[in-house]
Amino acid sequence: GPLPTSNAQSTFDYQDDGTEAENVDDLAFQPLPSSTSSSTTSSSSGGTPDRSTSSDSMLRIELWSHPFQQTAQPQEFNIGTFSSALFVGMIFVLIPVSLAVDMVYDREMKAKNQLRVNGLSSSLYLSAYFIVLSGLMLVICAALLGLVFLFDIPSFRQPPALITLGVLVFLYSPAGILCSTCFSYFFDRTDSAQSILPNILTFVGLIPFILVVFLDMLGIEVKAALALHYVFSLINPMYIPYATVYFVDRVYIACRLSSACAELSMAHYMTEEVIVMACGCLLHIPIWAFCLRVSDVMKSGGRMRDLFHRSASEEDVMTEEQCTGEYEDEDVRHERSRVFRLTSNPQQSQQDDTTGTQPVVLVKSLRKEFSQESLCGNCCCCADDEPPRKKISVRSLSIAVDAGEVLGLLGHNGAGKTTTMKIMTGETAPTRGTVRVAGHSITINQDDAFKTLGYCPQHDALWKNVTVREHLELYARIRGVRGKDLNRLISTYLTGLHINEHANKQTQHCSGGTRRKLSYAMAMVGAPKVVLLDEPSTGMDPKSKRFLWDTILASFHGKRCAMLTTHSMEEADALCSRVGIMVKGELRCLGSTQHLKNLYGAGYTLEIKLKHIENIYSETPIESQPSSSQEQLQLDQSTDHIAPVISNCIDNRSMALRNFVTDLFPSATLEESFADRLVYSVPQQAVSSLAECFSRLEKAKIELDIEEYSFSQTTLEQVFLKFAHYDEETSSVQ
Ligand SMILES: Nc1ncnc2c1ncn2[C@@H]1O[C@H](COP(=O)(O)OP(=O)(O)OP(=O)(O)O)[C@@H](O)[C@H]1O
Repeated sequence: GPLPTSNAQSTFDYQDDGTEAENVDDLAFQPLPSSTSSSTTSSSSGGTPDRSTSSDSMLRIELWSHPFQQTAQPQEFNIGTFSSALFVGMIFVLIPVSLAVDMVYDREMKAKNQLRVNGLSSSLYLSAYFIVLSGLMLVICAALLGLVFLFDIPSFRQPPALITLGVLVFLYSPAGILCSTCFSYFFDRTDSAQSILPNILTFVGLIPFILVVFLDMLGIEVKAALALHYVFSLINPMYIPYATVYFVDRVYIACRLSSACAELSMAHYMTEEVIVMACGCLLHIPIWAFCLRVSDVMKSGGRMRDLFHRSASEEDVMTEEQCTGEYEDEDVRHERSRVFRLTSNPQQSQQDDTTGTQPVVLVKSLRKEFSQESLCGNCCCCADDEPPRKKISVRSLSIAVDAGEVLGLLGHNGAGKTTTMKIMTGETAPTRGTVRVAGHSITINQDDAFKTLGYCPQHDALWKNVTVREHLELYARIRGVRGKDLNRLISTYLTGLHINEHANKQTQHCSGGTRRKLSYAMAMVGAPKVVLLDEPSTGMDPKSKRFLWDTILASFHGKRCAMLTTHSMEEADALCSRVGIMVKGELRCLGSTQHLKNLYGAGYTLEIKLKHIENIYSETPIESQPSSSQEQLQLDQSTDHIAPVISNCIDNRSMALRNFVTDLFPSATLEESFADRLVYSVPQQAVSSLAECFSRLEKAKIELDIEEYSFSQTTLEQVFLKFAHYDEETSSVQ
């Protein structure tokens, strides 16, 4: 029969005729060596109770209220049990914690988000992690139990004790993993998680355990101890490893000290405490799995209600008029109207739309504000009386990307390009607005939206101890590439990007350029429908950049499309069918590069550089140059006097040049004048014949001492710089 537990303060009633009352179990106990109870105990040998009788009609037998009270050396027993529970329990607490820290690393280097955006759903990621960690933990725990067995610890020598311990550890493992993983969501950096999390969770389990043991040892507070044991077992998984060792050990000690049982069976270990712990473990699994899901959603910027109302409608965005930007141009306004039309009545507007197809990406009234805290890094950097400051990173961005299109987002540092991409990839929650990818909302239907997405982030999200090839294999497999295609595809990217020789290197040993190439290949492999490329060519050599451009140009046809941010105007000019320039979070202009050049460029740019006076001087015949130091000295003295003359000469040459340009292009405006260099912008209509322009410039080159000149169409860079100037102007106004 089961051993009565100390906490239960088990009492058994015997009839004076020696027959046991109805509620008496078949027990096997010796008389207690010392007891607070005055009652007589029954003794037994071989597991049969020796039922004592007394003169009382009802003999109250208090078997043992606590082992502490049964031994001549109580401290020895308690310290032994307590310390073994402490150390073994601590190990069992630390195993899941150290495994869970890995997830912080995944979040810190954005690998988790990268996997999610590239099609691996959060639940699949968490389930895979949970299975792997639980498997690992079980192996480690099995090894530990083996060690316990090998060390021949008396209380765990018996198979029933080991089995009970094993079963409880087996049940605790998933609960421990889930709980530690949940706590790991408080950390964003692996270092802090590694140093703080084990301490927190050790104490979270240890403090309740000490409390229970303390009350338990007192003997008089056993009911309170049992009650607390119930509570902690049911709410705190980290308490269970300590309690497991303690209560399993105690069964043995109780048996040995009281000499109550010759051999312990499984039934002896089925004490109330053990059963509560087993139930607690089973209860913790769904509870902590739910907490983990909530933590994950909240950490990725989601909302609690998204977890429950999957079919909820998207948050209402502002009206079209409310979203109008302060400085936006006609094209941006037109694009906004198109987005609002497409979202309010998709079928009708699809027919009306010039492209005739539904855009693959629809961004509607996207806005992102960062709070004061995130700007300051702490909440104490601003005075109390100051109103809360907000940084608006993206202002009511509405944009549609059609199939077959590569849309470029340009802007100076801090313009809001990366924030836009981060919202689109679910890394940051929008303050307002909606994003739809391939018809799926990224807030409501995120998993479906991300199945169509490939993302090359600005900062490489790579595991340092995984090889280049393994990264590519993983992402290709996530996108459903199998068999021979897998190797062929990987080889194409490795060869094209010239990283074949690094294929089997861990990424921690790769150069920045190689890692960048790998990030790009990871976004493209498996041909996702929509690819977001955040400055993909940064750090690449020209040859690899060429491959990148070629693959982009070849890839986005038919139903596929891409969004690209870059600081290279050359790249935007070469790859993008449309370009939008963002300034301070606001989309200022949108259109094809030629359209923007026509609209914002000055038509042509004339850049002229005059010869230096010294160069003219050095071109004078050799016989007229000074031959001796005496002559040089005389010349130096004479140049002092002729300095004003030279300055006069420069002014005259410059004036002559300006007159020439005004004569050639009357409507030209001088943009820059520095030393001998003049830059003019020439309106398109001022040029009637390019041939005539060039012939007159060639003539002037000789007559006006022009060293070199260039006459070119306005570049995208010049358009971009124009917007940068606007930015400076608005900053100074603000
Ligand atoms: N987590 C954050 N907390 C506070 N402000 C932020 C945060 N992330 C971005 N910002 C601010 O939002 C603005 C836009 O940043 P973003 O990274 O989107 O610019 P960007 O156009 O991508 O610049 P770059 O070309 O340098 O990558 C910046 O002023 C930045 O300081």
